[in-house]
Amino acid sequence: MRSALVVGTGLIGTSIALALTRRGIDVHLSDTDEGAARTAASLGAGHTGRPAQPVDLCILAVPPARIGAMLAQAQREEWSRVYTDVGSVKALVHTSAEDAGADLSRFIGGHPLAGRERSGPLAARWDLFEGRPWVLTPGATTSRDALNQALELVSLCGAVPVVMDTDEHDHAVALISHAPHLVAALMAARLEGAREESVRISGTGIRDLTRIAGGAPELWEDILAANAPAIAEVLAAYATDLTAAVDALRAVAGPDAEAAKRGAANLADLLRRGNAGQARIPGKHGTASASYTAVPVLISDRPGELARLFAAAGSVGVNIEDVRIDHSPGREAGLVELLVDPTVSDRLAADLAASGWTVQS
Ligand SMILES: NC(=O)C1=CN([C@@H]2O[C@H](COP(=O)(O)OP(=O)(O)OC[C@H]3O[C@@H](n4cnc5c(N)ncnc54)[C@H](O)[C@@H]3O)[C@@H](O)[C@H]2O)C=CC1
Ligand SMILES: O=C(O)C(=O)Cc1ccc(O)cc1
Repeated sequence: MRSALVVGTGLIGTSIALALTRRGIDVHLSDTDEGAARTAASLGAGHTGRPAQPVDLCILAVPPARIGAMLAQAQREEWSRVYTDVGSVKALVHTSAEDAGADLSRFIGGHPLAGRERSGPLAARWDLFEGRPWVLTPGATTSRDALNQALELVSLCGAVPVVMDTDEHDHAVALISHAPHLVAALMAARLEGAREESVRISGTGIRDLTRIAGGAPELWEDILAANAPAIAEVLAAYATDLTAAVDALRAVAGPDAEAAKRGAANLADLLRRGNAGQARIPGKHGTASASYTAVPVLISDRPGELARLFAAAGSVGVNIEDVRIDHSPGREAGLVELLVDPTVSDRLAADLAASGWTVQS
């Protein structure tokens, strides 16, 4: 790939454009909001305006409901040789593109499973897709050229390609992204009218669970509407479990000793299933997060402290696989969890403590 056109220079489009530009691709940027395209260009993501000649690959990074019609228009005006998109739903993109009269042989659906709860070019990062899955949904007529260009795009962004069909994709993301987004919104919505005294003592648990609820409502309305039946199915299963949990809690607090025992057993079973499901979520580069051990270190909030900690771990030959950081507002210190291979965690903790770091047990 030598040239690309990114249409929609928000979070995802600009992140892709930054990754491609770093790898020497000539990237054109286009957005109905000219300010967004100019901002992306000023970040070094490419240059604004449509190309005079068709590019090798055009990436449609606009909200899902717009993609089908935009593909048909782009093909009529020959913006590119082949096309892909990044929409969070796939069946709707394929059917709306077909309805709009697009040539599906020159298109392959795509969806990088990486993102943030912020929108717009200023939230973009060139390494957003590093090590993340990137689903491709080739159809019956997808050309080899379209597939190859998309595979090259995924590789240039440092992501890992996963081929799926559109329905399989939409059911999977209902379970791992869309229904969780709604539940995060439900939990966060409960805080809107809550007493300040209650919200003030919130810890990292509720913050972790509700982080994605900060996403742009307009985009999420679009995503939820486009994958509604699959999301409703997952929510209905949650509802069954929730009802069972409510019954169990009431029984535990009730006067019937036998019912209380059954309720406690049901709650224990739900918690165990939760552990088992959580352990299946892949961490960095697709490995199970549970396979790392966390070494918790308290650091002061001074600039450069984190870099000093990483250097200290590096100097004793330990590879940091992942990192979690908790900065408590109003506190001078933050807790950093270094996730490392379990066989080196004790040695790392001892070496860091010996060189003056506060390692928590
Ligand atoms: N936000 C996330 O974490 C992720 C989003 N996606 C998908 O990526 C796509 C873009 O989402 P974000 O970058 O988050 O949104 P965003 O809101 O940051 O950017 C979207 C951009 O598209 C532009 N746009 C809208 N209609 C347009 C049109 N007709 N022509 C040209 N530009 C147009 C907007 O002005 C905006 O700059 C969506 O399809 C979304 O489903 C995929 C993975 C993660
Ligand atoms: O913020 C996060 O961690 C996300 O996982 C965001 C996200 C949002 C939408 C997608 O289609 C894919 C990923």
